Amino acid sequence: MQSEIEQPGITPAVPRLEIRNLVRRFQGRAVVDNVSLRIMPGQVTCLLGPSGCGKSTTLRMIAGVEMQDSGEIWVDGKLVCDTVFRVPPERREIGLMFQDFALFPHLSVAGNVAFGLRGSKEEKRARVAELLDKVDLLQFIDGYPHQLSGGEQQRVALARALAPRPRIMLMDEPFSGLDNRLRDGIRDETLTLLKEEDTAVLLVTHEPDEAMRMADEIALMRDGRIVQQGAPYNVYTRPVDRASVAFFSDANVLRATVSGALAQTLFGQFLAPGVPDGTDVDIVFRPQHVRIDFDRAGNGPRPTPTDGVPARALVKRARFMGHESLVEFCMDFDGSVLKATVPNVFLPAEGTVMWLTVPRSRCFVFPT
Ligand SMILES: Nc1ncnc2c1ncn2[C@@H]1O[C@H](COP(=O)(O)OP(=O)(O)OP(=O)(O)O)[C@@H](O)[C@H]1O
Repeated sequence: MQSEIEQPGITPAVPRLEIRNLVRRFQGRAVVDNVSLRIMPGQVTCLLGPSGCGKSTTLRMIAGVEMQDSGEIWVDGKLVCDTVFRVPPERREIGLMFQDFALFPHLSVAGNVAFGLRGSKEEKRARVAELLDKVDLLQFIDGYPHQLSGGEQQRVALARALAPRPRIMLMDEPFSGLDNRLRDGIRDETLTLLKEEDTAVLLVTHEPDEAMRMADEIALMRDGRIVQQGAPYNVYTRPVDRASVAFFSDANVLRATVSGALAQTLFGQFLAPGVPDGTDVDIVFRPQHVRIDFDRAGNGPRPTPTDGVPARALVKRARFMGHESLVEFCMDFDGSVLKATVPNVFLPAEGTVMWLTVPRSRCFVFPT
């Protein structure tokens, strides 16, 4: 068991859910490969990654419906499952919410929410009313699922999952069946409710926006492994590799070869400390960080150590995207195409000469 450093007067925080080195193989392939996570009460962690990277399999092992090949699952400091010992799913006090949640059509809204509850009739009714009030559906307590909209049904499903006060809530793409208009509101309501109930939440999603909106912590998963974990801001601003940048947004990439710890590009030199001579690197930056300047009598802005050297470009195409404009540039230097986004409306004509710079603080240098 992992040791906690104990100090007098300080009780070490015990995670509500901890998974250690979980591995699951199918036909010899590790689809979950040594995954570890710790989630505190009231914390929302998003397991974020592309389709097929092993997110649902991880969730299914925690729920107890899939058995790991190795690794351990702990809840509130107690072992729930390793390869020898196993608490059955129904005794794990874990709530589940999936995309294809199904309410029982023959049960009333109250009957659905009370389904997993124990206790006297009065106690059950009180808990059902408390939760329906929280999801703003108390007026439908005696209604039936078919009388509710998709969003309302989703909120009943949430109330049902939370009714037995699960210590942990596992959610697998729970909002993907809803239309965009409903989704944001339900996400926010769900988050408020989960926080009020002090539940530890593991939410699986392949949508970066959803993870950024919901998560206290993001665990970025790829090919069965967690490649990066941390607060959304840190995961977004300090990506570990090119694919991690590209997972969250469009990315521009310059390829260069390192010489004397420097990579020479059309935007001047980039520092590549510790990278051996002759190594190819990708210099990656997001379109919103490209700085655009107008041509001033054949010149761009002066080079600076923080912004590097400006590069001349011609506008290839500009499109209005709603809250921003996307401009594609054809670079004079080598004909490569770079993308820049600008808030609001910026639609220069095709062929307009402009100068681009990329602030060094916004660029990531990754050996290929
Ligand atoms: N029972 C199984 N037998 C064989 N392969 C499986 C089984 N379950 C999952 N896999 C494979 O394991 C990999 C991970 O699947 P998983 O459902 O965990 O991914 P995911 O990240 O949740 O994807 P999605 O977002 O598409 O649901 C996939 O390649 C899948 O085909």
